[in-house]
Amino acid sequence: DRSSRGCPFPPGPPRQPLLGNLLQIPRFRAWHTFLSWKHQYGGVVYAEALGNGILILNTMEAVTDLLEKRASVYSDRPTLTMVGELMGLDNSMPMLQYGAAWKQQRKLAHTALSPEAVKKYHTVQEDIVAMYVNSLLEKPEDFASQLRLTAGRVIMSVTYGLPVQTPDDLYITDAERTMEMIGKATVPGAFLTDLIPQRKFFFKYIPSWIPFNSIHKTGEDGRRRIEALVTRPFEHVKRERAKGTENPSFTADCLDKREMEGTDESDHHILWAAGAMYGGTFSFLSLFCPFLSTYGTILTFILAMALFPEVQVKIKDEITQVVGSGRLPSFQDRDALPYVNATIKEALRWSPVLPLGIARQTSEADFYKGYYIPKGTIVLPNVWAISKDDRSGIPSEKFAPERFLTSCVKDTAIDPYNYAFGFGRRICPGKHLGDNNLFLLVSHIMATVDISREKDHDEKEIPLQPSFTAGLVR
Ligand code: HEM
Repeated sequence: DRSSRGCPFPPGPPRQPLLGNLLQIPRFRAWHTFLSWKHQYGGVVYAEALGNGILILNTMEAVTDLLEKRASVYSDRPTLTMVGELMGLDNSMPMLQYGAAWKQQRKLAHTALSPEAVKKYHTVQEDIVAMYVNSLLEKPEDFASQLRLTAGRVIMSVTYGLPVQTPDDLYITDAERTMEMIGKATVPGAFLTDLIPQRKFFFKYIPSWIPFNSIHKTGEDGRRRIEALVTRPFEHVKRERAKGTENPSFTADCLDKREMEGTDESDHHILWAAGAMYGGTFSFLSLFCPFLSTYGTILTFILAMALFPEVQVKIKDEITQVVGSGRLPSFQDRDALPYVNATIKEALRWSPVLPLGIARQTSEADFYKGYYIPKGTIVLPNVWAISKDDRSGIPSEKFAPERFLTSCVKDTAIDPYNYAFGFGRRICPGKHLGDNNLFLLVSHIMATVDISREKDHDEKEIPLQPSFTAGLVR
């Protein structure tokens, strides 16, 4: 092949004709297979499915070299036929291609979600998390469903300034219903198949009169629901703003900025930039990010506390020493709580919520270390492999915040803030807000309740067998 200048593809498992490695890539928990490929083929692995290249980046070095240093080639997203094109979610930031529309939405998000800007949400976040710990005291058995609602409430208040109490929950349940519908519209677990462009051909061009094919209808229904979903709260902010009664929010900030600078930003951009945070919470591949990643990380933390009681004791000791027991921890205490901060890192590392990050696609052909990477290759940062990090000397299966503390180990583990929130130009714009959520949730939960395994009639602990979801969000 002339365009490859005679360079081979990066190493990878042997391919079958036509199918490539399709049958070797499991539908569920593909990251385990990819990790074993790392041991066999190295940091950069090339596979193929139905003629489409898939590049798996297993090390921090490869991720930095490609996704960060060569951002102009590695910042596109693959197109997802059903949720993207047919349902219209390709208007929303996480799925937009690297180009003018993405840049415009991204700029809005950067300004509105900068470390400085998110400070104005501290109080509302503290109120929402305080409501959560209150619900833990009243109905501990609802810890998971209430946590989901809590993560959703933060997003709703920040994006639209909707009041914390009840009416916004309606928007959350609405989003969840839509999410469920989209979940059903796509083949469960077959995310890699959905990434493979052949399906685009298959889905998009099957004429809708074929009786067993409801794809077009599902796509159309989805598009209508998603548009209604992101338009309703947006119109609400505009109405409140006209009356002068709006709460601070991402959407209000964007509208203010537009007015002040007299730019010609269309409603469409603002609506979808906000939609990436709210509407964007409910799709299939990339869009799980905003509230499911907070929810997933904290569920992981709760599980770890039940499995590793000795860590829990240390967190509680630190909080008692620094904060006392008369009030809840606040953002002002954060710097004085190194063990709590290390625990948050460990929750992001021990079982990453997005084990394969959010997929990218090459916009041009590239060469790396003498290997050829074709244009249109799907690129998966294997966060799962990167997080298996025992360079501190502590085995990576163990939940041990100590691995991040120079006072405890000689070589600290790689800082998960460098990989859990993504990379380069498409790094999570909600990182600071998300991190604030994690701090408040971890510190407030530890300040108020004890987490332990369930006990049987004889007060004996029932062994805990954790299970994880196997989709893209773990
Ligand atoms: C624990 C919390 C969170 C984690 C672990 C997380 C993780 C991630 C990751 C891994 C990506 C992919 C970046 C890449 O392609 O390299 C991402 C993208 C994104 N996240 Fe988050 N996220 C979190 C919270 C949030 C929050 C709270 C928001 C919104 C306020 C948010 C909004 C987004 C958006 C809009 C994108 C797409 C960016 C783009 O494609 O340009 N995330 N996130």
